[in-house]
Formats: sequence, structure tokens, C-alpha cells
Amino acid sequence: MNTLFPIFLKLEELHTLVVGGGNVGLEKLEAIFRNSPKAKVTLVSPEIREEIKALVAHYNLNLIQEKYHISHLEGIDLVTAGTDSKEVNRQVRDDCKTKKILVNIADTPDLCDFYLSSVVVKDDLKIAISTNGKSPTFAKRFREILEEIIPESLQETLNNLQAIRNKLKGDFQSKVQKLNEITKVMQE
Ligand SMILES: C[C@@]1(CC(=O)O)c2cc3[nH]c(cc4nc(cc5[nH]c(cc(n2)[C@H]1CCC(=O)O)[C@@](C)(CC(=O)O)[C@@H]5CCC(=O)O)C(CC(=O)O)=C4CCC(=O)O)c(CCC(=O)O)c3CC(=O)O
Ligand SMILES: NC(=O)C1=CN([C@@H]2O[C@H](COP(=O)(O)OP(=O)(O)OC[C@H]3O[C@@H](n4cnc5c(N)ncnc54)[C@H](O)[C@@H]3O)[C@@H](O)[C@H]2O)C=CC1
Repeated sequence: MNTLFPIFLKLEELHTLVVGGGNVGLEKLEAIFRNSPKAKVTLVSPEIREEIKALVAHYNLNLIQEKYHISHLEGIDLVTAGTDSKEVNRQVRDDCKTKKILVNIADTPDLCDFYLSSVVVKDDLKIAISTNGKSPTFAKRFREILEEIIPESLQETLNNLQAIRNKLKGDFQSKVQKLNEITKVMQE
């Protein structure tokens, strides 16, 4: 059973720290900015890939070219680390625990408070997929399947439902009933 609790974060309201400026750091940044282009992010790493440096021009990304230190957690809400040093990753995790900051250590599920997911996006609809850490590749493939089958008309449907939702009068119960009636056709 998958006991992970899914949430959708407003990363523009939080300050995220990425530790490690290699392939993993780049992948995490891409996942962050693909979903949340206005996310506020700091990356700390003694060496930083050129592709990461190029992102600074387009996003709210601050680079600190230093070795990680606990002082980098000042003002930080969320951390993802993927350095090539197990000791550094463990230190980041321990410091985050001390400071009560949620942390993801990319290649060590046991050290993670949260995992990243595969993400299907179609306009306002977003579906996050987790395999409980069993197979990220399955998550990626399943995302591709869902991306194929979601209809083009989806945004229109969501806009219409929002308009109806805003117009509905009456108490909460009657609104719920009406919206369930209208959307029943989706099951057929
Ligand atoms: C636990 C978790 C923690 C976390 O990173 O948050 C984790 C851990 C690990 N990933 C590893 C490997 C790979 N990860 C990917 C890809 C993705 N990994 C992602 C999430 C997660 N990866 C979390 C669990 C998610 C879940 O529940 O399914 C995705 C969904 C989201 C994202 O990273 O943005 C993104 C797909 C996005 C998309 O395309 O939709 C690929 C495939 C590829 O790159 O093509 C491979 C290689 C093939 C393979 O191994 O499957 C390894 C082994 C490292 C080693 O062998 O050394 C570990 C460590 C371990 O398992 O021990
Ligand atoms: N590249 C990938 O897709 C995957 C990598 N991994 C593992 O994840 C780890 C990282 O991989 P890559 O990003 O490819 O390595 P990389 O060598 O490209 O990057 C490592 C980064 O960590 C930084 N770093 C080292 N010490 C640091 C410190 N004290 N503070 C802050 N940053 C520090 C380095 O400067 C470098 O930018 C490796 O252990 C690798 O085996 C696991 C799964 C997939």
C-alpha cells in the first residue's frame, strides 16, 4: 500500500533550496520550473553546470557557488539535495531535521520526507503519479499514457464547470448534488 500523502505546493510562496549543481540538481530545477515557473529557488554547490547557470536569466534562481553549510538553510522552507557525496547529503538531511524543514534526498528514499512525482498537465488539470518509490520509470511511462488520452476539450469543460459552480445558488449540499448530476456523464 502507498501511504504517501499527496499535496500541491505553491512554490512561489515558499523558498526552495537545491543542494548540488550537477545532473541531479539540473533535473530537480527543471521539474520545479516546469511546474512552477515563478518558484523562488536558491542553489548551492561548489561546481555548477552551465545549463543551470543559463536558467538564472529566465527564473527566480539564485546561485551560491560554495560548499553547502547549515547557514544556507536560513529562510528556507523546502530542500532537495543530490550531491555526489553521501556524507553531504546525510548532513543536509540531519540539518533539515534540526531546523524542521522538509527534505528530499534524490537518490536515497530512506532519507526523504517527500518524493517528487511524475506530473501530467493538461491546462488547469494536473495529475501527480507516485509508485511509492518502486519504479520511477513506470511513473514516467504511465504519465506518457495519460498525456495521450486526456481530451483536447478538457480546458473548456473545466471553464464551463467553474462558470456553473460560480452561478449555483443554494446551500452547500444542493450545490454538491447539482455538480455531481452535471458531471455524471463523465462516468458513462
Ligand atoms: C524515490 C524517488 C525520490 C525522488 O527523487 O524524489 C526517486 C528515487 C530514485 N530514482 C532513481 C532513478 C531514476 N529516476 C528516474 C526519473 C524520475 N524519478 C522521479 C522520482 C523519484 N525518484 C522518487 C520516487 C517516485 C515514485 O514514487 O515513483 C520522477 C518521477 C520525478 C522527478 O525526479 O522529477 C522522475 C520521472 C519524471 C517523469 O519523467 O515523469 C529515472 C528515469 C529517467 O530518468 O528516465 C531513473 C532511472 C531508471 C529507474 O531506476 O527507474 C533511483 C535509482 C538511482 C540509482 O540507480 O543510482 C532512485 C533511488 C532509489 O530508488 O533508491
Ligand atoms: N545523474 C543521474 O541521473 C543520477 C545520479 N544519481 C546519483 O546522484 C548523485 C549525484 O549525481 P549527479 O548529479 O549526476 O553528479 P554530478 O557529479 O553531476 O554532480 C554532483 C554535484 O554535487 C556538488 N557537490 C559536491 N559536494 C558538495 C557540497 N559539499 N555542497 C554542495 N554541493 C556539492 C558538485 O559540485 C556537483 O555539482 C551521484 O551519487 C549519482 O550516483 C542517481 C540516480 C540518477
